[in-house]
Order: sequence, then structure tokens, then C-alpha cells
Amino acid sequence: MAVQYPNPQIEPVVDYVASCKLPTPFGVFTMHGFEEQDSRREHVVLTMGDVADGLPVLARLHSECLTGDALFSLRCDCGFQLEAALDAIAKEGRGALLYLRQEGRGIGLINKIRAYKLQDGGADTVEANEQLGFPADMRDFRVARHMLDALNIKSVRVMTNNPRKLETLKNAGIDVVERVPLMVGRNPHNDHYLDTKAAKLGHMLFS
Ligand SMILES: Nc1nc2c(ncn2[C@@H]2O[C@H](COP(=O)(O)OP(=O)(O)OP(=O)(O)O)[C@@H](O)[C@H]2O)c(=O)[nH]1
Ligand SMILES: [Zn+2]
Repeated sequence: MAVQYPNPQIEPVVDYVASCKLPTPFGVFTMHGFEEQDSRREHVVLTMGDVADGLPVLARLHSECLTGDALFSLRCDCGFQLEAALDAIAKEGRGALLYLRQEGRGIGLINKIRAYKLQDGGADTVEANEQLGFPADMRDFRVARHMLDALNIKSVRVMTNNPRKLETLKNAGIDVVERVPLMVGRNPHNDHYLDTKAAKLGHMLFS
């Protein structure tokens, strides 16, 4: 069985490091860098507008997907969601995108490649994780709460299709006031994957 990180028994400590401007095709964001003390994992938050005014903030808590976010993979919907979230924040002129380094729902990139190989052989996304000895989802969102606290973000309107993720966020101490759907990027390569997420992981992917 895989070792879970961060350890659920130990509250993670996350240090704010520095902020800078980040111009993008969607608009100019401010990028805030954070570092987790134990794992030295580096996370960023992109913000736009005044997010510390106490009002709910449009937010995306995006888990790293190197293949979808940076390498144009059509196996999932991550890259499309990343773009749509940045676009939505820019259109509203205010919001936050937390880019969380928990690749492959927490199993890491190399294990995700192993999982994809099993999926190439017929397993679905959940079965593949289980065959490798991992739970379907190993993510831990307590790190995100620390980053929201550091930025004085009191409550969030979360862009997600995953109601279970909202529960996980609430259990991590994050004040979620609304779910904002983020349905983009369905294509022939991820059709089955998205159907599996809806059937087995509870995602609301049908309007
Ligand atoms: N283990 C595993 N991880 C995957 C797979 N496809 C995508 N991921 C990872 O899943 C994470 C994204 O989680 P999802 O379950 O797609 O979406 P979600 O964040 O729960 O829900 P949304 O907010 O609606 O996107 C990223 O870390 C991806 O790297 C897969 O087949 N296997
Ligand atoms: Zn992905």
C-alpha cells in the first residue's frame, strides 16, 4: 500500500515565500509562491483583484496534471478546465487559482503513467489506481486552506464538477459557499474517462 503524503495525522505547514506579476493571455495575475515545510513541495496561487476584502472569491483548486495542463493531453479535461478557470476569473476581474502539486490525484506522475498503461489495457481510472494499491483519490486539501488563509481569502465559490471534492474542502476547513460548474473539454479520447468520473467518483458532468 502506498504511503500517503501529507500524513493525515500531521497538519502540514506551508510558508508563503514571495509574489510577482504573471501576465497571461487571459489577463495579468499576481502569482504567490508557497513552500510546504516537510515535503518541500512548491505550490502557487494566481490571484486577480482584491481577494482579501472578505467577500466570497471565485476560485479553482486545481490539482496538478502535467499531461493535461502542459502537454496537451486529451485523456482528461484538466487543461481545458485550467484555461476556462483562468478565463472566468479574468472576466470577473477577481478570483484565485490554486495550483496544487498533487499530480495524479496524489499518486505522482510516474504512478499516473503506470495507471494510464493499465487503462490502455482496459482498466478504468479508478480500477487502475486500485490495481496499483492506491485509493481512487489521495488528495489532501489542507495545504490549500493554509494558502487561502495566508492570502486572507475568507470564503470561496469553487469551480468544480465534483461535489465530493466540496466535502473534502469543507472537511479541510475551507468555507465553500457555492459550486460553480466547469464543464469543458469533452472529446472522443476522454469520453469514457469522464463517464467513469461521473459514475464512480460522483462528478456532475451532465447538464
Ligand atoms: N490517478 C489518476 N489521476 C488522474 C487521472 N486522470 C487525471 N488525473 C489527475 O486527477 C487530478 C484532477 O482531478 P479530477 O478527479 O480530474 O477532477 P477534480 O479536481 O476532482 O474535479 P474537478 O474540479 O471537476 O476537475 C489531477 O491531479 C490529474 O493529474 C487518472 O486516470 N489517474
Ligand atoms: Zn488531467
